[in-house]
Parts: sequence; C-alpha cells; structure tokens
Amino acid sequence: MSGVDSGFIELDGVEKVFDVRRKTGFMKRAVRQVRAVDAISFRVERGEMVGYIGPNGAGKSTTIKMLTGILTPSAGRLRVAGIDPSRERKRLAHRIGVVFGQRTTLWWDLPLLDSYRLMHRMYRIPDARYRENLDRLVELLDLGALLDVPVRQLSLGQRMRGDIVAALLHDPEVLYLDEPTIGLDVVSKSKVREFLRELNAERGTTVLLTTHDLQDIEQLCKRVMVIDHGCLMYDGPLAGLHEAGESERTLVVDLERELPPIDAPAPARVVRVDGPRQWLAFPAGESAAPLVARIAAEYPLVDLSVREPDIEAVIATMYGEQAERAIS
Ligand SMILES: Nc1ncnc2c1ncn2[C@@H]1O[C@H](COP(=O)(O)OP(=O)(O)OP(=O)(O)O)[C@@H](O)[C@H]1O
Repeated sequence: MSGVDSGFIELDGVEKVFDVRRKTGFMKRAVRQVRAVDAISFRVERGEMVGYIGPNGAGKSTTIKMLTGILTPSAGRLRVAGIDPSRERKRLAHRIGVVFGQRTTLWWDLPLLDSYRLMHRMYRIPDARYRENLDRLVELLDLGALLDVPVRQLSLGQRMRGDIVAALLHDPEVLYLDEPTIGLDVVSKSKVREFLRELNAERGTTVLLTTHDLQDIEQLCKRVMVIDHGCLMYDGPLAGLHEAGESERTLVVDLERELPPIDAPAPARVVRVDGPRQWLAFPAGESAAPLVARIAAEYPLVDLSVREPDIEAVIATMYGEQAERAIS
C-alpha cells in the first residue's frame, strides 16, 4: 500500500446499520434500524497509538468489529494495511491482534502455555519466531511463573496479560485493545500500560485503544477520537478534548490539620472541605505541578492525589456546549 495521504487504517464514510426486529403482535414484526456507526472517516498512520472513546453504546465495538472483518460495513470504504477486512478476513488476521478486556481468547480449562501452543499452530507461526516472541513477551509481562496454570485460575490482571501475549505471538502490525485495563488494580494497570508504551516505541506497533479510563489515554495516546451516537465528535490531542469539554480534575489534599480553604491561584479553587482534607478543582488540560508546588510550599501537607474527570462527564459537557451553540 502506498500513496501520500493513505493511512495505515483508513475509514471513509463508514456506516453500520443494524436491522432490529421486534414482535409487535401475533405474527407481526416491526423492523427498526439502528445506525451504530454513522459516516465515520479517519486515518491512523503506521505506528500511531490512538484512543477511541465514547459512552456506552456509542459505536466503538462495532467499529472495531468492522476493522477486524467480523462485521461488514453497510456503506463506505474501510482498509487496514491496504486490506478490505470483511473480504479478506483471514489474510488480515495474520497482521492484526485483538484484545477484548471483558472476554478472553484463551482456552479456559487449559494452562496458558497450551493456549499459546494452539495459537502457534493456528497462525502457522515459524517455530523460531514463536519461541523468540513467547520468551520476550512472557518476560516483559512477567508471566513466567504462570505458564502452567489453567486460565480459569488466573486473576483478572494475570489473565489480561495472558491475553495480550496471545494477541502478539504472531507479530501483528496493529493491535486493537478493547478496555484492556478494565477491572485491574493499580499495579496491573501500570504494568499493562508500561508494556504497551514499550511495544509501540520499540516495535512501532499501531495501537487503537478503546477505554473508559482517561488515564489510559493520558499515559499512552497523543491522539484521541471521541465517538457518540455513531458519529465522530472529536479527533485531536487529549488536552483539546479537555478544553472542548471544559473538564476539570480534582486535587485531593490532606493537610496536617483543619485549616481555612486553601488560597489557590485561579482558575483552581477549593470545592469542598472536610476536616483536614480539601478538594480543589482545576482545568484538566493543565498540569497539576505548579498547584502542587505552591500548596507544598505554603501549607503543612501530608498527602495528595489527583482524580480524573470521567469520559461521560467530559462528553456530556461537549454535547451541552454544541447544543447551546446550535440554539443561539
Ligand atoms: N448485532 C447488533 N444488532 C443490533 N444492534 C446492535 C448490534 N450490535 C450493536 N448494536 C447497537 O449499536 C449501537 C452501538 O453499539 P456498540 O456495541 O458498538 O457500542 P460501544 O460504543 O462499543 O458500547 P460499550 O461501551 O457499551 O461497549 C448500540 O445502540 C447497540 O445496541
């Protein structure tokens, strides 16, 4: 695939409409159409790591299913590495890896290693490459001690790391991750994120990441796309999304003792005080560092943490603003 403005993943006016049949009476059925993806166009270049986010039912999974060839678009043009996924699903399967956070592609009753052996054969991975990839991935994801454990006995975080290895054994050029950190504890989340960063930096793997956790995006993706009601609402850096959504992060500060509200530089401000604990809201697009430095210098600080806004709230604000602009 060549061409100056051709991306590695390309969508042009892609749509997916589902016919949903509903029983309305004896022998009567009504057909309702659900437009899950509505004329979406974007390009992702080779080696990019992009967040694909949106509220429940927005159309994320439907897009990923079209990108893997599981679903055929109702309209539009879609290419991954120059391949039309729904026409050449098998050929594409050798070039992509998929991880669904909520489901496993591993065999539930088999030890991890047996699942990997099956993938070795299924993907016809050359022996030397399989061995090399397995050794490297197992080491990077710290799974050495778990290879003989049946998948059903693994914790969620271990299973997720096991799934990531499975998705990468055949050296895919592109990896789709659907909620890869959902339900994981802080340590497992950071292991998965660190691994993905390294994979992208060292191997140049193109990554499309679906998540409800804005920290996944913040720590991994320079670019984020927001989809809602099947439409692409935003495509740009995360900071821009925060500006568009005017979202705020919260700095939770624990002081040595109860004190009057902290005198914070605007637009940061105290939004709640409870004994020695105070909550300060500040624009999510800005760094917390200057605010933290000032508080640390002027107040008897014991501890602090930063809370992220949730995606639903950011998108709801974006929507509210668009609706207001449309009315005025
Ligand atoms: N096979 C199907 N038949 C009918 N409607 C469907 C089908 N698959 C998805 N939909 C509908 O299409 C819309 C988009 O669903 P999709 O699963 O792509 O959303 P999502 O963004 O992945 O949501 P979530 O975050 O909840 O996984 C929803 O309204 C959903 O009910």
